[in-house]
Amino acid sequence: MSDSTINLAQVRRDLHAIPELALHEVQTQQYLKKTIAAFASDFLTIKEVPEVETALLVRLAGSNSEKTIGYRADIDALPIEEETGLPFASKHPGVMHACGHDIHMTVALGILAYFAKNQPKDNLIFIFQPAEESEAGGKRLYEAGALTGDFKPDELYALHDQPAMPAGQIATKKGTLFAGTTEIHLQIVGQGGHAAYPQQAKDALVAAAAFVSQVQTVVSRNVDPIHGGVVTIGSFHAGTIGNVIAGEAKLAGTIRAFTQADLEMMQKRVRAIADGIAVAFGVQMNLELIQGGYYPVENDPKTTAAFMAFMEEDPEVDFAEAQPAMTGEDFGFLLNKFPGTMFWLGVGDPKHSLHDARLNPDEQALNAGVQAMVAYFKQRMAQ
Ligand SMILES: CC(=O)N[C@@H](CCC[C@H](N)C(=O)O)C(=O)O
Repeated sequence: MSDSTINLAQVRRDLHAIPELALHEVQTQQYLKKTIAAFASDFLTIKEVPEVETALLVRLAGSNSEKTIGYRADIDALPIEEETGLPFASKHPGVMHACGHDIHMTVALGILAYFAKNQPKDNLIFIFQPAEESEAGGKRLYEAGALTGDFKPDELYALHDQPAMPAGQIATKKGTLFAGTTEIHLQIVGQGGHAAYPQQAKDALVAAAAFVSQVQTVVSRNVDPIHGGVVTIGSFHAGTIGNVIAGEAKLAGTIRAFTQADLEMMQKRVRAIADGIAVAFGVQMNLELIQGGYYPVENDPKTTAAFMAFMEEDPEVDFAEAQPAMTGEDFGFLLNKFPGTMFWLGVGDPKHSLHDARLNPDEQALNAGVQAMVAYFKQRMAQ
């Protein structure tokens, strides 16, 4: 059914080779612009957003529109050195599409290519959004007023690839799909000194170690076990050599929960623990907790019921009901503003999780994702 005019695997490989970090997606945006311009459709318009320079919005005017359907793809990559050894591996040292946003962009381009040739009944907008991994690109776009007027979606969709699922399988659920998250950034300032004279120093490394241990109690002692939650400290830097007491430590991490109320309670507990460490160790705790736009991803009941009913019934689609996941997504912010549905697309690499330097998605998922969404949008527009 899809007469996509693009070679999906080639597009994905081109994008995979040029990963860029949040808000620096310059080459990626150029590539997207060039590809979309080649669709040469007279009902297609492209919009750039001065406040979010690397974003790209595309609108296909419907032939007999009653509504505007939005589809969002995130475009940024992660600060990870790729270890796949693939011939089209990242050309950018230390940066990799290890979260599969190359897959997300390619599926979006595939859907766009189809409807650029086959005018949709309703308006379709495509949001190529920077900065999903950090810097809250979705919130930035919304606050810049980019999703207003002709670019205001009545309903909005997005996918995230999932290596643990078979390539091409689609999964989602009603209600909360992903957690809300909050980034932890902590600088601990103590007083360095000679390892032999700890009494003259304020050891930032020991204070940092105590902080890491104590925040483990937030999930084990403060969160209702039935609700679940995560506090992970993923980065810890302190000291230079074994016989010098560290005067400074820098930590980064993430807090996650399925409800905003739990997330805010956990933020308070992390702050309280930091305050306690400051007193106990005589150090300065410069703690920043940044939620940005990473609200829990709450799927809308109506669009999700329609989406699930379609995917369950379409014999071409391998559909499964999803469990909630502790991954975060700034699509949660956009779903707080517009009704819509986020779903997983399986990319069949069960040995490697998202954010693994060896992640190697199965490209068969590309066509399956495009086909399923083209079919769904066609049916949704007929209603
Ligand atoms: C799907 C995925 O992996 N998303 C990221 C989103 C990052 C949120 C934020 N920067 C944080 O770390 O809290 C994730 O790590 O889940």
